Amino acid sequence: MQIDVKILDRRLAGQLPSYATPGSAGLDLRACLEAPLSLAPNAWQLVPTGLAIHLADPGYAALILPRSGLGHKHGIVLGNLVGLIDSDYQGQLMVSAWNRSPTSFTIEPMERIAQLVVVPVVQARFHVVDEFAAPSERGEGGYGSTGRG
Ligand SMILES: O=c1ccn([C@H]2C[C@H](O)[C@@H](COP(=O)(O)OP(=O)(O)OP(=O)(O)O)O2)c(=O)[nH]1
Ligand SMILES: [Mg+2]
Repeated sequence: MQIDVKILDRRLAGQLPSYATPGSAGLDLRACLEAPLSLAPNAWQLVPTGLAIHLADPGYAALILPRSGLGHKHGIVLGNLVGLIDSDYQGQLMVSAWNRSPTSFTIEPMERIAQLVVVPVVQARFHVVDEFAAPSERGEGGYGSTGRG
């Protein structure tokens, strides 16, 4: 599919996000910072990506997810855990970078800090009922009802 994109930071002109391999699901987003950003332990900061996208079709959304290496090795994840980009959002994509580690981490300008995944979405309607039409095997069981492990 094709997505309209606005390049808000000229440093991205030659390096739009792209799929790193033919099977990649995520497009890496870069930290469009003027200077290195030091994140103290447990600090978080909104980081601009220099890009705005307009998915336009309500049948799509995009998710901002952590990069696994940064998250696992350095504790750089997202302050909102997952970023959800609505199909009608036209503003700059922002990354809430959260250092959940006990050591400071410095994000360098234009470093790849998170990834964007475009996903299909179903917008549901609610149909109010008193009872569900067919009982299911699970019924109201949840929260470990099937046992642990
Ligand atoms: O990590 C994120 C999360 C959201 N957004 C943008 C796109 C999204 O469409 C918009 C609103 O996000 P969301 O609905 O999650 O936030 P909200 O707190 O409910 O704000 P709003 O009242 O504007 O919907 O903010 C980002 O740029 N980065
Ligand atoms: Mg919202």
